[in-house]
Amino acid sequence: MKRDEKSEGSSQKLPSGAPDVIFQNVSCSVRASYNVFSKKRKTILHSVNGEFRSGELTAIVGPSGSGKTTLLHILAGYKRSGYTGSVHINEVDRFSSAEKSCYIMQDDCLHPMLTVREIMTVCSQLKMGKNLSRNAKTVRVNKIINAIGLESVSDTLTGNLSGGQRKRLGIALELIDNPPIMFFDEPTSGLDSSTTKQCITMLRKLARQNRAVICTLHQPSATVLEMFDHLYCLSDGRCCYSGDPARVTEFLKLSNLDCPTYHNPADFLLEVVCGDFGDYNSLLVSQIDNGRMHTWRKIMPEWANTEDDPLRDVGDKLAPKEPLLLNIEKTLSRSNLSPEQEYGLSLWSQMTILIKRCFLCTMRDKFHMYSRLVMHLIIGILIGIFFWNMGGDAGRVMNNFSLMFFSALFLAFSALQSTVISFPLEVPIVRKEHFNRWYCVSSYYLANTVADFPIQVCCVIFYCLPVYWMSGQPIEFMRFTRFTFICTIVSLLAQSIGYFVGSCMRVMNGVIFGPFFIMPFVMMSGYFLKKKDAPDWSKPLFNLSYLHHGMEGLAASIYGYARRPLPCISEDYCHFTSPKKALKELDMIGVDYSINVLVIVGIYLFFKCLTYFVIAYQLKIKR
Ligand SMILES: Nc1ncnc2c1ncn2[C@@H]1O[C@H](COP(=O)(O)OP(=O)(O)OP(=O)(O)O)[C@@H](O)[C@H]1O
Repeated sequence: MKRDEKSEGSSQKLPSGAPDVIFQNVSCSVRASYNVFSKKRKTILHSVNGEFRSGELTAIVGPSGSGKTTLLHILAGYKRSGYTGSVHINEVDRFSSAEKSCYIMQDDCLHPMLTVREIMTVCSQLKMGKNLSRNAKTVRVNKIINAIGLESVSDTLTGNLSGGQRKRLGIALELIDNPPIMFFDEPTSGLDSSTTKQCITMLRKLARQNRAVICTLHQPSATVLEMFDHLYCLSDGRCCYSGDPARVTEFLKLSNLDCPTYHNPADFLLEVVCGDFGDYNSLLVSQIDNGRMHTWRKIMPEWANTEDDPLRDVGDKLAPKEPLLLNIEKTLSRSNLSPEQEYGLSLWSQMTILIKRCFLCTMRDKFHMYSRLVMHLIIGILIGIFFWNMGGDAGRVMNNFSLMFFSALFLAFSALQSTVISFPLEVPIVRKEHFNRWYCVSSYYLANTVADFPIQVCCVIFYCLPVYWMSGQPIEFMRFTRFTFICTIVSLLAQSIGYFVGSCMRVMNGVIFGPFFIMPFVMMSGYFLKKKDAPDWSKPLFNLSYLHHGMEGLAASIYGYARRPLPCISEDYCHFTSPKKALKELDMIGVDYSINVLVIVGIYLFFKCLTYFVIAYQLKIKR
């Protein structure tokens, strides 16, 4: 159904091509109880309807828990399942529409280690891809930075920006590809009244450039409210008002509700829907036909798409002086991409940009990077001191096995725990960027894997160098390389398990469950309990223990490859002068180093793939 046929009260036409968001009979319910035996469901939205038009600034208001965020998530496409009803953009289903929208969440989700200009540049490279030349992208980034009033902080790290600047940066990032529909979840939360006005002024200007700008708001002041073109009020999952903010009082009067003079109409409306004056909700819902009625809508005046907006100076005192010069330019907008063409760049190009960004963030976060390296070096030196010169002594063979076991365990544990803690912190940023079509999951995942690889390898080398040399292992390049290689793949495997755990659960649960992925494998490492002595049923499990293969690989590197008999230095009699005998003691005679490597790499790839699917599921489906 076309807007003009539907709208009873508004007859003006917006320029063609500008998208409207139209939703009908949207209902959403969730499980009311997490008791496994209870099938009770709670309805958050009850068949709500509405029309959010381009060129208009819409505020979704309502008491806490009324369903504002849920509705916004559904309209923005952030919630893809678990609701019924239809959401159309210009008569095309929301998910089939070529009109791209963006969703700016309440939490800014910015990489704290990038400057405003850097993050804008990365975003423009990812979003605009080959649509623009390098110079044109720089011009566009500068234009948006100036227009949004961030030029004075363009070289400041985003982690050091004020709340208002962070909000503006969040908007600036999404403006790069000029989305025709913009959703904001509480864009003014945490801002003072003057910054709130600046922010709403900016959103109003964006709307005036033929965008549909829709935001949820908490208790807007009367001044802020009059800057909106459309007020959509929800109460208990139903629409209680949809229309011109200036006509709220008139609307409520129909139900004999008189807004006291000098009272903020929005406050009065919220007080009414909260039941402060009795139960008027059903009456209001039927009066507005649960959002279907458009007679209360504002008739957009002639100045609506010009610079003559009488409210354009409200909040401008501290706001950007220049008007936003971001009119919809079809050639620069991604609206002309087909729905299948989700991204502006190929996977490979996205990956290259993301790897550079990851490197930059890692290099900037010097404390984190150096602490990882120094921690491995210090532990390596400490172990070297404790196991000083034991590697070449036949009387200290069992101690040397302890050193190998400790090395594998330490490297696995440190890689796993640091990832379990750090990865979940990155997920909200990735979720926001992926949702707003900066990049696909695969390019992020591959870039993340590649970017952290050199640091992790350096950490292992920083550990292995002092340990190997100080503990007196044979100074042979081949043995050192094999020893370090096994240590590296064990730590990379543990890191990949860390990503898996971090992607599945919150930090706190990850810290609890993390050791679960190490300790059973410790038992099956062959160090405490030899495989030959283990119960028959458990023997196949030893083949799956990466620590068992790690131990075998380390033992083979040190005592395998026809190592000469060991001198007996610290004892009068040494049982293990023959390296073969030493290997036999741990049931590791005849182990094949390459099999160990293959198994560890296989388990590593298994966890990498598993994590990819979990992340893809989390980002795409479980919203
Ligand atoms: N996944 C969920 N499981 C259970 N209840 C949910 C879920 N999502 C939302 N709810 C419930 O649905 C109701 C509406 O939530 P929503 O976040 O949409 O409200 P809101 O109007 O945005 O509230 P606020 O203004 O406080 O942010 C709340 O009562 C909330 O507890």
